[in-house]
Amino acid sequence: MDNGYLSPNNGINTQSESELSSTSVVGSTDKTAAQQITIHSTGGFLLFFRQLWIMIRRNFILQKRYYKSTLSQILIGPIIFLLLLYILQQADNNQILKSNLHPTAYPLLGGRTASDPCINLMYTPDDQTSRTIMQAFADNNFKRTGYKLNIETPITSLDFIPTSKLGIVPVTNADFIYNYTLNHPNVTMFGIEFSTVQGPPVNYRYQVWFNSTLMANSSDVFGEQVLALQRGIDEAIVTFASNDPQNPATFDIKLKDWPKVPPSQLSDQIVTSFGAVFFFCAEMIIFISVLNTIVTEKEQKLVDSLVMMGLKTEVYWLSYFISNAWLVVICSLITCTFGLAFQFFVFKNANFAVLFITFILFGLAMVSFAFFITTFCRRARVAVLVGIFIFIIGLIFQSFVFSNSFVGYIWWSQSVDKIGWIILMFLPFFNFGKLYLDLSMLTSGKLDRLTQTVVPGPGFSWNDLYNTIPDTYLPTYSDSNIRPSVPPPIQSWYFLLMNIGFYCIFTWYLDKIIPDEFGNYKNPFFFLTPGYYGIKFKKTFDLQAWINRAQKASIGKHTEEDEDVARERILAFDSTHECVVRICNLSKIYRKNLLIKSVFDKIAVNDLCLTLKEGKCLALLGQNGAGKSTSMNILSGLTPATNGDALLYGYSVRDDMSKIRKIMGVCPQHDILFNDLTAKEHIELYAGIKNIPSAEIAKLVEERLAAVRLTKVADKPAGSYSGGMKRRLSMVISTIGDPKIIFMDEPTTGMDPVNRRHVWSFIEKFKQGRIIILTTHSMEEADVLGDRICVMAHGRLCALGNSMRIKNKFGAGYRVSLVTHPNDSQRLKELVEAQVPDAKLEDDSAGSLIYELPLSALPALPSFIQWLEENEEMSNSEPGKKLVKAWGVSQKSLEEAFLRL
Ligand SMILES: Nc1ncnc2c1ncn2[C@@H]1O[C@H](COP(=O)(O)OP(=O)(O)OP(=O)(O)O)[C@@H](O)[C@H]1O
Repeated sequence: MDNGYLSPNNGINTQSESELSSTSVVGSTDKTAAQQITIHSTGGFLLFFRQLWIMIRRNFILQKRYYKSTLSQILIGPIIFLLLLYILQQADNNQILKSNLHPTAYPLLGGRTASDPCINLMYTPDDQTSRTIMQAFADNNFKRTGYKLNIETPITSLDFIPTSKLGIVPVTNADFIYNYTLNHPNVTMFGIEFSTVQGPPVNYRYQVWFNSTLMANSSDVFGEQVLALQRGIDEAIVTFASNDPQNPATFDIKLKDWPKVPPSQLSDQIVTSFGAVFFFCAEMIIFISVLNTIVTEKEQKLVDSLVMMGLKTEVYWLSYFISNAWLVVICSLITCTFGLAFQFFVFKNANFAVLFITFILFGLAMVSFAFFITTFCRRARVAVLVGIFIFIIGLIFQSFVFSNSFVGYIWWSQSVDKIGWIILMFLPFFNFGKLYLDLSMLTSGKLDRLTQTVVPGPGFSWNDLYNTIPDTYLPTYSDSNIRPSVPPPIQSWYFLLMNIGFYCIFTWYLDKIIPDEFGNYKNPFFFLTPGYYGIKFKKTFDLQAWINRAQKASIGKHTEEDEDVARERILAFDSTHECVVRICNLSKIYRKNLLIKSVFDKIAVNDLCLTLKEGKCLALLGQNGAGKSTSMNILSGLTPATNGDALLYGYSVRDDMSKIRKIMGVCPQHDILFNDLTAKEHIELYAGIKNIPSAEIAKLVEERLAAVRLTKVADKPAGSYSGGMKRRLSMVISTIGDPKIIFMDEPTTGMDPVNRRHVWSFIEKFKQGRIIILTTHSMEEADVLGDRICVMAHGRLCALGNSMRIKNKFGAGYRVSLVTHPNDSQRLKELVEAQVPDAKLEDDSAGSLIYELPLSALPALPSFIQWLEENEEMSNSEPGKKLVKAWGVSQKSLEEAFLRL
């Protein structure tokens, strides 16, 4: 058997069957009842690891080629975020230093402005002097704050409950103030008790009662509240004493703290509170990059191309996981190293392995989370938007929830519904936030304001992973109902590990059951079927049963079919007919509505029936939209058939696509190439996927690229190629692994005539021992390459046969041109019409006659040509000369036949 390795010398280098079995395919031809060839795969595990290795290599090449993006993920991102954190921490520390050495003076504000308590101020005794002083106080207070305090009617009853806000209330004596405030707590804000007030010169003595409960939340009770009140009373007394209420006295008082020796060491307030935000941002670069890369490959159908060439989807995901895992590891290492270099407490005081593993687990969980999201997105733009949305949610968590230990731990309080955190634990950034909070609780130092020293945290050792955080390091919750019972830090590791496992498994599962762009998907219970694990209970393939099933799947009637097409239909259903490709009633309906039939449904392929023998090239012709690409897509497993089935070398496109992929090559209509991989790397990649031995790959690269004249650009990225060059590379890729059946959708589109001829000769040589099915709009190409030509229209076959048969049947027959003397043309016409009565004169000018000979004239053609060759008639107008001076017969072209069809 000739398996057609192309050599630079003669184009074809035959390979023995034993050699071939070491790659992937061994073929008998079509001699068994099912015409099935045996496919040997070189060990499932070996192939798996070979493919994994080749995919990791490809990812690494792309990471190297996009080095700016890679560096920003592992180096620049973390360093920039850590640097920002360092700058912020330094700014905060500088502020602490400055406020210690140079405290700022702040003016004493206002007088009484508070309006909440029901009685702002009580005073006693209720005499003229006190009233005048309090009136001066109220006037001054109004000038300073704009808040009007009225002198109210005196209160005499201890049962009095104010119903509105009262300003300054006179009361009878100090005992009344005492008893009233005791009986009605938090109703009165201040009380003034003037004890000796004598007219000038006098000693002014008074006592201020204040409400420490109401002022408990104020940081500076005396500075802001009592002192301000005292200032107001003093101003009023001086105004009273000067007896000049028109010019009230004003005291401007400022308060200033003593300078202090700054603390010898500063705490890590910023890193403790906001570190999680910055570390989260650093990891998010990898997350967004994964989303973008994978969905872009999906959008450009690169994944479909890899899968069509035999790549296992498990390998695809695993290779991406590994390729990103090393980025995560380096990113985590850099984060830890720079965290130590910047002397952040959380890095200095924690076990290095704990931190390093935490960052790795978080990074891997985010990568897995990104995988999971890609299964729902078909467009890269959508994926990035979803990524940004998740980024914002994560940012909110890290900055508003976990920057404050009080709020951060409240999720584990009894008052929070368990369902809440069960949902949240599926978010990797929630688990990371909690762990970082635990770490910072034990590692951050706290400033003791009294001694101005930093009391370092106890540190976070490996054992601390398993212990709950001691209460002393937790925030104080005054309400015992909300006091959380915080789980040990190790729980966050478990949850991150659970996130990795959960998202990876669901990615694998959803990737299979969610329909792709072409409508391919697996049954949700596919993993319960033995077939998925390659287990097949030995059952001999019953061709006749298969044919019967396919025959029943017809979607229409075929009464007015062309005779050749009808004969082919019968052959397809004849189990004794030997062929390697048997297509039976293959149909594809694109439904407008998935659930119900509608008049808008598009029947792209309608009960296609076809058989092919080995070593043949089938050319599919047809107008745009005739159904050629759809037929190819069904046969190559890209899109599922709605009805019918096809057997390729004995394997059904419905049930055995994974086997067919091992013996199949595809050159799709639109080039599916990695713009940043070179032609050489493309061939190496696909050869690896096809499990071609490494030793043979270099030779293969050299030979195949030479055959399509791409050697000179072998090391240039495919993105820089012209359309024709990309086409040639796609075509070469489809021949890798010496497939038994190759689908080529318009393989020479965009190629110049010279390269097109090279490709033709390559295909011509390559087809030995295989099947090539190609679609084309070039009649010349179909004429040159097609051993069988099928013309499709509206999803149906309307003509079938070799080029000659189609031309004879559908072409307009022959064209005969004759040259004679103008005066002899009438006589020649009579002679021609006598011999070929059906001949139709198309042109008659100055002795030049052109006849169209329709198919009905063919029987008369041989004797007519013989008559022309003998050429015995003499001219009447030119003595001694022949009647027919020159003649020619040409067959009408395939293009004309196609146009007629
Ligand atoms: N995904 C789809 N959804 C709906 N209709 C589709 C889809 N893909 C193809 N079709 C329709 O099916 C018909 C056959 O399309 P197909 O691409 O197979 O034609 P073709 O013969 O390959 O055309 P061309 O020569 O332009 O490539 C067309 O009418 C097309 O509009």
